[in-house]
Amino acid sequence: MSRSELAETRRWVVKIGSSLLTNDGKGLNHPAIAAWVAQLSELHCQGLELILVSSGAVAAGMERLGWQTRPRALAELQAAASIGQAALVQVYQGYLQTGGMIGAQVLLTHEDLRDRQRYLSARATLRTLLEMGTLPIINENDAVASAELRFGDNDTLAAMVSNLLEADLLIILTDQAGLYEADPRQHPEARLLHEVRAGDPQLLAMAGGAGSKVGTGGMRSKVMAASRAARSGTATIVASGHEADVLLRLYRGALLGTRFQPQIPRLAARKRWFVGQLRPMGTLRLDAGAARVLREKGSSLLPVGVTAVEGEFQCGDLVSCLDPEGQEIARGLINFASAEVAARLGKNSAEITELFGEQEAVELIHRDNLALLP
Ligand SMILES: Nc1ncnc2c1ncn2[C@@H]1O[C@H](COP(=O)(O)OP(=O)(O)O)[C@@H](O)[C@H]1O
Ligand SMILES: N[C@@H](CCC(=O)OP(=O)(O)O)C(=O)O
Repeated sequence: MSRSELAETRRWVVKIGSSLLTNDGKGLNHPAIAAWVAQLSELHCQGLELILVSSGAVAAGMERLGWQTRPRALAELQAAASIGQAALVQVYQGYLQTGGMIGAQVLLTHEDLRDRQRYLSARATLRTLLEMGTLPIINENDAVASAELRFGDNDTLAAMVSNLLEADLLIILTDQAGLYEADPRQHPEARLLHEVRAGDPQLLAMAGGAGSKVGTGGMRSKVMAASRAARSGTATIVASGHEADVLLRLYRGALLGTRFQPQIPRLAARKRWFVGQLRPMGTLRLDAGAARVLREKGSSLLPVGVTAVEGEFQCGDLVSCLDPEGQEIARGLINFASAEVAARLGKNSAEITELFGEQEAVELIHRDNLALLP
């Protein structure tokens, strides 16, 4: 059995856990990091958009400080993370340069993804970094995250980043080959599961907590992260980072790790997710013909069927579409800023080409980005 369709995917979030990054809690595992970065560079050359969620700040900080045991006091952990985060990114950057890639550090807190303005700002920055061909390297902003509002484990953070960027795939690399029917540290006979349904409640019962001294969430947080990622239609694979060339082999369709498949089709999940997450930044008024083809055929929205635009928005924002009676019939992610929409109102494709030259996208909202409301 293969997973050859993975080569068709476009955007991956790859999470590397503490259990892998550190030599049993004693500093960073440099050769392993070099090998993962080499794979990321290779995948980047294949045209994949990649986001790295990396743990390891506390461990790297402890190494720099010469600390042998993980501190208990939160302030000391935060201080170690601050020192270690700088070291961590330095290490990544060194190896990325070899592959000709540029890394970009992004530290996030819960608040950043809960507050709408900050959420949109993080999304815009990350999208820009991807457009620029860089590798965002994300970690929790440990220095400021308060005890109650921590992601804690980076599995949850990686799932939320997958939602934020509507990734096709979340890969969680850890120190086990995937999800076993029971914790393999306690039950060496337990079988590895290859394909499961994200959100299946039985999976949580199989997954235990962290098995290592340095890991935080254990398999439980990975199972929960997979169901969270599935909300935006993202599939998750939990696999071993010890496996040679694991990322490249997954890309080529090798049957490694456990794949958690979302239960509703990707496109439908993604639409449901952005309609639930984003607030419309503007309104388009459609003529009767455009309203009909949207409703009946699920077509893309062309400028020729739009009679008015309201509000100020940017390319990629959510806008709502009203029929001539003022009834909201759809919401979608727009391809143009409001001023550009205004300049295109009511015009057919030939008129638009004449005015603006050949366009990358003629439709205001592509049907894949258009969710019809019930
Ligand atoms: N059913 C299970 N299948 C695989 N691993 C499990 C399971 N239940 C618990 N675990 C434990 O989860 C650990 C991985 O989680 P964790 O230590 O938090 O790693 P990471 O730092 O990569 O997030 C494994 O070492 C393993 O002992
Ligand atoms: N933000 C922390 C990582 C938290 C953590 O250990 O998460 P995980 O890799 O999911 O077990 C750090 O960089 O040390």
